[in-house]
Amino acid sequence: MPVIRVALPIPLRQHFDYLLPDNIQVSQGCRVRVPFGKRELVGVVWQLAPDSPYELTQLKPVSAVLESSPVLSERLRQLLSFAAEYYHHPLGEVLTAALPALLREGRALTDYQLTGYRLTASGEACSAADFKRSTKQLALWQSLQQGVIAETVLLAEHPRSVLKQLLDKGLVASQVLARQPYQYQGLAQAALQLTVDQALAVTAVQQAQGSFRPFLLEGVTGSGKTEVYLQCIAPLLARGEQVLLLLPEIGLTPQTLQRFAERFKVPVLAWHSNLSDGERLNCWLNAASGSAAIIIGTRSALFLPFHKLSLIIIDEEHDLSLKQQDGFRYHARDLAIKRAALENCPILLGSATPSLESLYNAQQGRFGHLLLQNRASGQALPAFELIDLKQQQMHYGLADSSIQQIRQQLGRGKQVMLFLNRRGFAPALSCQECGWLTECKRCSAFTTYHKHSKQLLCHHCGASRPIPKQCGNCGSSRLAPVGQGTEQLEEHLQQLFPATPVTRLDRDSTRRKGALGALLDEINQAGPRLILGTQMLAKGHHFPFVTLVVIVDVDGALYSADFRAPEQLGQLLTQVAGRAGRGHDKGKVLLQTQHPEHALLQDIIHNGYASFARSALLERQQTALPPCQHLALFRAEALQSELCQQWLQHIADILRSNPALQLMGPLLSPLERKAGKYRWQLHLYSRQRPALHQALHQLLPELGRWPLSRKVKWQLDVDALDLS
Ligand SMILES: Nc1ncnc2c1ncn2[C@@H]1O[C@H](COP(=O)(O)OP(=O)(O)OP(=O)(O)O)[C@@H](O)[C@H]1O
Ligand SMILES: [Zn+2]
Repeated sequence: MPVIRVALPIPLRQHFDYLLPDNIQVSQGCRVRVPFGKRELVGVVWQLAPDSPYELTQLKPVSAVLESSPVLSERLRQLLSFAAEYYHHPLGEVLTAALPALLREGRALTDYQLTGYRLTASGEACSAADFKRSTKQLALWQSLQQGVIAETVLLAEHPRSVLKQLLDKGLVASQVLARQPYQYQGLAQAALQLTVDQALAVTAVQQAQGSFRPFLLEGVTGSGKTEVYLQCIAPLLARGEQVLLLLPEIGLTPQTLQRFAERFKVPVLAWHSNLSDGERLNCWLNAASGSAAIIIGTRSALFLPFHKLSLIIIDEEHDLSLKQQDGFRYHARDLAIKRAALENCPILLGSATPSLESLYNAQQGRFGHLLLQNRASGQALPAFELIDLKQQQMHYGLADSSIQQIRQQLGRGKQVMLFLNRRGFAPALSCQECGWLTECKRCSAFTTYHKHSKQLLCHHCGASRPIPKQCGNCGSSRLAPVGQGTEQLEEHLQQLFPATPVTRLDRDSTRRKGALGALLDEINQAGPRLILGTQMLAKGHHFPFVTLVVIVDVDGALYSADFRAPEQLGQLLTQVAGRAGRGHDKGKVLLQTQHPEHALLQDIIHNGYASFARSALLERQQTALPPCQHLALFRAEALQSELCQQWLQHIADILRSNPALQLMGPLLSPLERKAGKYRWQLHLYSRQRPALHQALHQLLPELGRWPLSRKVKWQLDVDALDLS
């Protein structure tokens, strides 16, 4: 019996080989059911006749082969193998990220065929007079006169009960419909006349069609990057090709989907974590069959199968949410670049505030660099004004002069946006007598006071508890909120401007399904309005009526120890500011701070992000930090702090002699304790990526054998972004 190697969706770093009974045929990429301990698992055939380290007598036979043509194409298998190797992560978990749950469970693809309905011979023999007593049946019968109609289309217009009546009468029958590649039917809406910069960008991407080429599209806020995407896509659709657009956040998918669906008469599908398993598999099948033209999705959309993928676009490529922050910690941008290389197609990374990684790649000539330096509307970028809080009377966290300018804009019928990156009512409750603060019992952090939901909530571990009546230290009942969160600012704005509607946009106000859409609809109506929220506001939104943006408080971020903090703050300020003045009126940004002289603020305000980022990159070069060096990070967590330290020290002792690596640590993480566990890190830096990867490759099998490795929860994070 021949041997096959199977990738199983389990977190183990080893090969699983099985025997293939002689009478069964299978090809790579097909699913098989195999015995595993006392259970059965569904896996994917990864290799035929591997060089197996096991004796044949040790191997068990596969129980069943689930299909004859692969669910994972060779290219996708190459991508997943690459990802597992690059991130030093078990292939099984990579597979879990890439395969829809229903396929992992072993459901048959034939269960998810499309159903259509048609008239039977007796249905065709009917006449309108036969439906005298039911106008609904008549309507359905009339629709079906055109021929077969897909179930989803039919049920959008007719009740299921009526369909059932006609089925029962034998006038209608169901049939299986093949998923067909989509038919392009031209533009639904005319394209805009491109600016010169936009036209240059579109031409560059079009000229790269049919070959792998990454581009960085660095376009200031409101420069019309979306129009560039749309016009790069148009000629591909005319040829029946497919496009993948990756976004950092699920919240951005509905508006983007709408813009794309308004432009093209083709199926545009969304892919994100809020879809049901059935919807996900449907999207997966439509991508694979070519019946979806454009897929707009978050991270894991990059693993979708495509029939004819010919362009990948990543919007807001700088956004940290593109990197998965637990388990298989892949960066969607970086793996998408690999995917584009495998598909031999261009990839376009767009942002007003590119990551230093992408900027570095552009400077090194690895990416084409496309620039949009002006707003498409011709409007100037918003001007900044620093508000020195040391010299101002404050009311509810707002300076006098901010309040005045807000009032002025509201008086002109405009919208004002206030940015405060702290949800909840207040970051903590404090005792007025002894200064005690409410802390999370399991994290080294304060608990946020949420007034609406009447609880103290830890934003790190999610633990919640009721609001205490007394101080935990002295027993006093005089507890008061310290600091300000969005809930509180909302209350204060309602007091300051009682006649103006306030829309609050943060994780709490958008939790309910459909809530975000409803709030965005409010904002998109003209008329005076105060819009307030967290970084959710900063991401990619186009709010045409906002003329003034107030950045309420960023001082906490000015003095962070994380070497990426200045880059992230520069991006955030520029993105938030970029929501102002996108319509006809010029925009302005008020930046409230205790530190108006701070070099970063001065640089961003006077020179803009592009200049700031270039000097920040130079600094990274001089200090030998990423992206000019490569970083891999080991994290360890345990109830006992010493165990983490010992475990990481063990690694450090082994790697210290490697001349290609520089180590930092072991050190306690900035958030020292989370959910009851102590947290430590060890940073590995290297100028040579191959040397770093080789060291990790040698170390990992050994590490699995240490007894201590079972006592700590550890992770390896390649190209780590989150150092908290
Ligand atoms: N060539 C053009 N002529 C006129 N208007 C345009 C043109 N291109 C884009 N616009 C308009 O400019 C506005 C801003 O465009 P868009 O939202 O694509 O900006 P963006 O570059 O994605 O900005 P951000 O990075 O801030 O999200 C939109 O209303 C868009 O319709
Ligand atoms: Zn906590």
